[in-house]
Amino acid sequence: MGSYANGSTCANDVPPSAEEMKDPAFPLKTMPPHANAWLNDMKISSPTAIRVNIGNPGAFDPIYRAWTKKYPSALNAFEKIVAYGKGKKTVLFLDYDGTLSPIVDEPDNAIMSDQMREVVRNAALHLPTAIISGRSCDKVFDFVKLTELYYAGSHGMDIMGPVGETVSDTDNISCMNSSIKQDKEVKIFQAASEFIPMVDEVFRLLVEKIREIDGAKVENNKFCVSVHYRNVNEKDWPLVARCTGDILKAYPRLRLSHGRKVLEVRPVIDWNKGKAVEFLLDSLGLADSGNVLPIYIGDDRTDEDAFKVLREDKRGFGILVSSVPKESHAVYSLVGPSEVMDFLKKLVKWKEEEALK
Ligand SMILES: O=P(O)(O)OC[C@H]1O[C@H](O[C@H]2O[C@H](CO)[C@@H](O)[C@H](O)[C@H]2O)[C@H](O)[C@@H](O)[C@@H]1O
Repeated sequence: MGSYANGSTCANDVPPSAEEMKDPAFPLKTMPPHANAWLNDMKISSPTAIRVNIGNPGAFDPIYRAWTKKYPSALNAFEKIVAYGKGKKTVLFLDYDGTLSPIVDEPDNAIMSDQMREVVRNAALHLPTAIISGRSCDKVFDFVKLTELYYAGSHGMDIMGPVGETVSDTDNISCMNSSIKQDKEVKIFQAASEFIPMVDEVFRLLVEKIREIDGAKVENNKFCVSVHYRNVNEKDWPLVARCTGDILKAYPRLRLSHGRKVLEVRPVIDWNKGKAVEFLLDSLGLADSGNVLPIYIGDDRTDEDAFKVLREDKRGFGILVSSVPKESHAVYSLVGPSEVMDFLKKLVKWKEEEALK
């Protein structure tokens, strides 16, 4: 066991010399190559916020304004979006953190406002609606508390639907059609049940290892584990990467992806939010892209898999929620959750007007 410049005790193959430890860049220099790459990604996924005037995004910042030429505001392009959806069944996929609730320092406090809940409930009355989150199904259900929706937790690896809804089985997946959660939701799919004990074990090891890094937090999302570094001093980010890497070395069947100031440990399986979107569309009999318009709204790198599926097949539209310019597979953009709410309200109003015609 070696120790780091700040006194943390993450495992290290060769004990550092006293001279090495004096170097402020010491933790970074001693990181294995993959952990260095992660650190780079940690920095890339944490861009400095640009001041955006909500209500008139881009008013302050010319770079943001230029970016919205490539990813136009879904509010400004609303007529174009619904013109494309005319006569089609619209299906709504919503990410949770940063999309329906604002990003906050403490993950357990990412509460959804009652107003947003009402808007999402209303949307679900008019269109099939699913929430696709990195959180566990149970956790996201506890925040959202709506029984009218589909929930795909753990990045789509755990899918629940409203009671009374039927979905068809598909190949190579394990479907669990009759496990009722709180008499309200039914488990319809789990992509990687055999990983649960392993993920649990890694969660416990990470909690133990990360506890010495001030501000770091580990969250168990059932099929994945989130290692949060939002509240960690940037000088200690290399330690977070290193400690996580040290543990993952012994688990080749787990891999890492990046979110907003979070490292996501997940099974090495060919499953992601994009696959979950395809699964739900197929299962609900809505895979015919000629008659269906799927819209996916999300803010994170893990949402890109879903944006990609919709863009590649010209099936529908991805809408990226971001107040900073980012490259994306989405087609449109919204600045933050309050614009998401405005967009959903408009969508419901449009559906109501359509129904009267
Ligand atoms: O797919 P999502 O629903 O967006 O979930 C992705 C991760 O979201 C949560 O973390 C993020 O939001 C937190 C609360 O605002 C914030 O503190 C954190 O920095 C963000 O990364 C959640 O806690 C993670 O488990 C999810 O994987």
